[in-house]
Amino acid sequence: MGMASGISRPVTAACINPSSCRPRYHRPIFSFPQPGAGLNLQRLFFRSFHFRRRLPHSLGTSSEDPFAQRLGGSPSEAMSSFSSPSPVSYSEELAAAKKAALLASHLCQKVQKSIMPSDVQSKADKSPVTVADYGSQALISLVLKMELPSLSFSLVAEEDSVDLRKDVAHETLKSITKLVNEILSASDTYKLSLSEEEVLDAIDSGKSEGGPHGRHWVLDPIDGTKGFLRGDQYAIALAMLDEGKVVLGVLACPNLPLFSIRSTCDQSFNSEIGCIFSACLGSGALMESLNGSTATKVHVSTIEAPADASFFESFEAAHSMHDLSSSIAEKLGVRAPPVRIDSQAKYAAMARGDGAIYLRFPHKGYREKIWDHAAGFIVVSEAGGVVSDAAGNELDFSRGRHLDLDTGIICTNKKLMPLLLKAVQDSLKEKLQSPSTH
Ligand SMILES: Nc1ncnc2c1ncn2[C@@H]1O[C@H](COP(=O)(O)O)[C@@H](OP(=O)(O)O)[C@H]1O
Ligand SMILES: [Mg+2]
Repeated sequence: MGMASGISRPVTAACINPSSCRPRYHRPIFSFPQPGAGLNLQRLFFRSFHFRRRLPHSLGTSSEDPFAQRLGGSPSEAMSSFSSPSPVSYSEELAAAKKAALLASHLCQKVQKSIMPSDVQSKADKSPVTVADYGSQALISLVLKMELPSLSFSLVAEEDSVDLRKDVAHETLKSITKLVNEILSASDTYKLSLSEEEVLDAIDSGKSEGGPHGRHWVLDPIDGTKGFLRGDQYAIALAMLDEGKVVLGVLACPNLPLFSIRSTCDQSFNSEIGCIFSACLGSGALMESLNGSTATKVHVSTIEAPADASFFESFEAAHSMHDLSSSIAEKLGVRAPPVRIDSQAKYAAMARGDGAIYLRFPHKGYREKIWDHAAGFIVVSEAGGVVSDAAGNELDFSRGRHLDLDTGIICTNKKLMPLLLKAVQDSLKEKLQSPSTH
């Protein structure tokens, strides 16, 4: 058909894979937080018994304060103009989330560099899980608790420790514990060493059911484990829900080039890899390099003509129906081949305009998990994009660990969304009517 048969073959991880384009680890892409930037256990003990006063939003820095920006004045001017309650600030939570995701990125990079068959297991649903998935989850849960001590901590995360508690997994548990402790001790910030039992407990603090009330962290410690194992794209995806809404998100993408992923092979052969995207409700989306460059604001593509658009989809055909995406692309008149990469790195690349459309259509029966979309959702939304289900409804993250959808997820800019929705509806109708689906 037009698009698929068309212009060129899909752009896949084989092209985008940093290992195939350039030396993958050509320079250190991580810098640890400065000593003293975090907490030691003594401080943690102190802080856990002293509730911190939450700063009103308008006391944040003016550059990241939409409240002040809207008024065109300084934060204090903004404060004095309003006597109504200030919007809630999530700046401390966002800073903690970034710290946690950075440390987890470092752990994942270390594992990906020299992964061994013994580092990989198969879960009950046959999907792979590695020591890095477990280590990343343990580390993030621990750092969030240390940075934000409070009486309530709720984490909805992908992994649990059931398989690790079996006798046969003891060597694996030892490796994970060693990894986590190595990262912690190299950080200069968290001077502690965990026992195996503490690592298991940290992993298991991700069992929350989430829901419409209160605050819940949402974590995919490695999104795109299959990509991670191939040496391709993956992401550490961390978000926070407040009263059922995603209010902040961080996407660390250790293999994503700092420049457009689509130009990696052509122009930016030596471009640095490793980005971290972050977003807070109402404050826009930012990108910085994992080695700590200045943050820059990102925006989704402003393309209005579908013919000029390109689209992202899963690398794995088992995760999304490539035939359906290509039918949608053909209806829209998209000429570029699909860009197939793993993980929420797709949302990250969308957020900075590397492509204009992201299509995800799981096969029948698959239930989407909130950790596969929460961070990507807020990063793209704050970058000016729209994420919806295939009927145009907003995603609802308040219903527990799953998103209740039965079609798919689509994402683009505001201008293209009506056209995209129409093409999606038409293609889905055709698919339903096609003899092969009966
Ligand atoms: N049959 C399926 N259909 C759709 N998504 C699936 C799937 N099996 C696994 N996934 C999810 O797809 C995620 C990867 O997304 P992508 O295809 O965009 O790379 C996986 O995340 P994990 O790697 O964290 O398990 C997993 O949650
Ligand atoms: Mg995962």
